[in-house]
Amino acid sequence: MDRPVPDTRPYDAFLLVSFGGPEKPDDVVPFLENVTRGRGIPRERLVEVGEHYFSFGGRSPINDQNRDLLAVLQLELRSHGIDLPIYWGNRNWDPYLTDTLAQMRADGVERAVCLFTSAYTSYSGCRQYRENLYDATVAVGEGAPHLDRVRHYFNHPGFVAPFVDGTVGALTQLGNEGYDTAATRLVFVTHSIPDAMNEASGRFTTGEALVGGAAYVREHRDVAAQVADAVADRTGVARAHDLVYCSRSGSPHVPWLEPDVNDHLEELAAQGVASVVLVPIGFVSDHMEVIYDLDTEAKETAQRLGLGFARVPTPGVDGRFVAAIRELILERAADARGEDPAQPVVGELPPSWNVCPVGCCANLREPERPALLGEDR
Ligand SMILES: CC1=C(CCC(=O)O)c2cc3nc(cc4[nH]c(cc5[nH]c(cc1n2)c(C)c5CCC(=O)O)c(CCC(=O)O)c4C)C(CCC(=O)O)=C3C
Ligand SMILES: [Fe+2]
Repeated sequence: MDRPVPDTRPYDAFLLVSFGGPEKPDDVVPFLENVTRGRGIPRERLVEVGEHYFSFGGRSPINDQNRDLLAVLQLELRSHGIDLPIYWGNRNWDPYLTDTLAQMRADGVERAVCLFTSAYTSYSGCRQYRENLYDATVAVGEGAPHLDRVRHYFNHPGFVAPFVDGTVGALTQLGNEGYDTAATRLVFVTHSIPDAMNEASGRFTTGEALVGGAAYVREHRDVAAQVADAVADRTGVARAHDLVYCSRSGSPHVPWLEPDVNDHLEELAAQGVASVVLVPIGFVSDHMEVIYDLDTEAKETAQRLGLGFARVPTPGVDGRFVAAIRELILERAADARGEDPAQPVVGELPPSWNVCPVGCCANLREPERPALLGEDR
């Protein structure tokens, strides 16, 4: 029996938009300069982060992870009869967004749907990508493809499910190592951001009023609670859980989201907790923040404290996440055609917007900087 071919109109291409990372030692410093241009990051922090990259041979895993994701997504789309060309561009390293958009124009792409490798609402995870897409579109000039984006997918079932399985697997591993896993603490981890960036996250204007805000923390709390509940159902044990942060940067005088994961492990050990599962819900793949800040630094902290430690994988190329990307593309296409597609979510929060509302996730340093993919485009 022939299956109906899924309708991707009005899109004629898919664009994966990511962060980018260095691929050899000589790339590290220019990459860090790209990332931190105009962001007020102290020099000592840059030297320290450079060392993280050098300790892994000057190569971040993020580009290879995106190459793998694109290869698997290509198969996923083709096996569902979807013949959409796929492209990839980064904010901070080759292939740069400008080059990718120029290639898309040369290939005759007129309207593409984007997905960012960042699941949550914040300046760093959303508007900053939108600003870079604006700049790239301007750099390409006349004939640059028109772009839309899929909604934030933090609460898409296909993003959350791999964390649930991974947490059950990590508990099994700790059990095999002899820990009493009924008492294991679930420690959900994401990237710290400045408190002010969190306050502005998902905050937007309607008429004269400023509404919303703190979406970054609210979304992570929702996902953490959802994963903890699903793990309780699967294992028959409800465990305490916390949301903590890694990769703090910036000036020490500026408040960022706390507690830091390492400080939190100290606190848990002092309370008599014997083992922890780290669940990196803030990240889409096992890139440098995960393999350095969690697998290297936080793991060392746990070992020093005598805590049993297991880290859950990120969604990466998990089949459910890849299927979720396909579903998000089709959902966004249906919405663009004026239909009213189902928008599956888990947890308490509703599906996020497809088009960012006016002013949302403000750039607190350069409030006037233009961005694509919003009502204020
Ligand atoms: C929320 C968030 C995400 C998740 C959303 C998303 O995925 O986009 C994320 C991802 C990533 N961050 C990454 C790398 C870096 N982030 C930095 C700096 C910063 N990140 C911030 C926030 C976030 N970052 C912030 C508020 C800063 C301070 C400077 C500023 O206000 O803009 C710096 C500079 C050094 C330092 O300051 O630490 C580096 C090198 C990589 C690549 C990893 C690899 O190479 O494998 C990835 C995926
Ligand atoms: Fe970052």
